[in-house]
Amino acid sequence: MRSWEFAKGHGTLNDFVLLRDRHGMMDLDAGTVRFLCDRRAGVGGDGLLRAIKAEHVPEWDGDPDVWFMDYRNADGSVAEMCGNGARVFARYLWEGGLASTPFEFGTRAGLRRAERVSGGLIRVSMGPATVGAPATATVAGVTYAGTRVDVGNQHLVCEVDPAVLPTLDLTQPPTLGPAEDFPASANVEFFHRGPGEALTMRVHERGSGETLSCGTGTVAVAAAAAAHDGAGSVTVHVPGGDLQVEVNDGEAFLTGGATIVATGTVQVPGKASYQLD
Ligand SMILES: N[C@@H](CCC[C@H](N)C(=O)O)C(=O)O
Repeated sequence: MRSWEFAKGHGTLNDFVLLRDRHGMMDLDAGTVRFLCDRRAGVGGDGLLRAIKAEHVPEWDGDPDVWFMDYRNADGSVAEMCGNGARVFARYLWEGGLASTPFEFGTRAGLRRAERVSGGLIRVSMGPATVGAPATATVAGVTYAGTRVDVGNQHLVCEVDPAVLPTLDLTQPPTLGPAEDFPASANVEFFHRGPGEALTMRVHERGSGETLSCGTGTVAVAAAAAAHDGAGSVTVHVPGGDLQVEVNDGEAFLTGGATIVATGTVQVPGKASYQLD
């Protein structure tokens, strides 16, 4: 018997496998993450969220009593932050009676806060969104001008013509330039302004490929737009739904839905049984 208990959830169709590992007992290597996120052989997800108490996370130097969101991409790589994942993580802890609202939790990008707001939505503090240097992304031989944005994880945001956005082939990672500015690659967002006051975005996520939504990506796009338009609140349309982003001096906030769709057990090759604790 090698069964692990898991949950499956999504935020605007950015989907995740969730594991609870209060005491940091899981042997969660990159191969196991790839297996669990595999849509045919495993459970399936764009990424994985492990809920672990921060005292068991060696790189965490904050409050040891908070829950820590240990995020992994579907290819097994570790990332600093996940905006959609943060809402799904909050929903998971709330449904398990493991957190109240609001509550603070650790991420590799720092301490974040999640709260229930009206309409069944969840609002998460995203830390600063820092707009950086110009850069480029090349897709199918066409190079697009963009701007780097740091949301705890790395993004390159390119504004494109509305007619171009649906035609982009994001089945392969865009080529980033200058290459030396992206030693750990980046998530790449393409967006246009509209409809109305909203923004519309597609994304190629580092470590996951094209996804139907990226929360940190919507914050990066809103921050890049705000650098021209001024700070404020904006709706960002993604293929998986709509998210609301507030960009203020020094702090961004992301609001949207999150759903836990399933719980179960999965047979993990080569691993001992693990039960939620
Ligand atoms: N889907 C996430 C971002 C996940 C991490 C990203 N792929 C990275 O490698 O930085 C989100 O909703 O923000």
